[in-house]
Amino acid sequence: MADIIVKIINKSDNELPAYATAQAAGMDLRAHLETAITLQPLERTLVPTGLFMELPAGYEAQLRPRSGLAIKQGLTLLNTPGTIDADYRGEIKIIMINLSNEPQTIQPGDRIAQMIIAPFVQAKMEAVEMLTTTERGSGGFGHTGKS
Ligand SMILES: O=c1ccn([C@H]2C[C@H](O)[C@@H](COP(=O)(O)OP(=O)(O)OP(=O)(O)O)O2)c(=O)[nH]1
Ligand SMILES: [Mg+2]
Repeated sequence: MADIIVKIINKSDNELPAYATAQAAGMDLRAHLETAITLQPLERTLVPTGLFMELPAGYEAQLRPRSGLAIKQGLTLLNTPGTIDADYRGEIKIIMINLSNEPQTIQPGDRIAQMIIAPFVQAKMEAVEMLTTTERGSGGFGHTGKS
């Protein structure tokens, strides 16, 4: 795999994000908190990470939920996948929501999300009067059936 360098400033006491296994797609991100926070059912909040990044041009970071938190506690990311732009220099923050029917607590240093670094393309938009015809046409949203 190519070496992709991401510059990072860590203003938290947490360790730098890292891949946990040889082929892990995501690096876990930890909550940068002084005290624990509790989310009531359906409550959402912005959780700081203490991380500031500079991605190479042509790359984005995607913030995604952790499946364990989702299944065990109903904690997930409201805007998943969150998008970190290559030109963003602010703190990375995570929009957590409690989709369970009980209060859920996030402790300082908890791994609350995972981050995937991915390439993207920027497209040019070309305004036209007509689009080409296809077999699908405008069929969608279950048009091809279930099986
Ligand atoms: O979960 C997220 C999503 C975004 N961001 C930061 C990085 C991103 O580059 C910037 C803008 O995100 P987005 O484009 O999703 O938000 P917006 O509501 O469109 O704001 P803006 O008008 O600033 O683009 O906010 C985060 O820290 N966490
Ligand atoms: Mg935006």
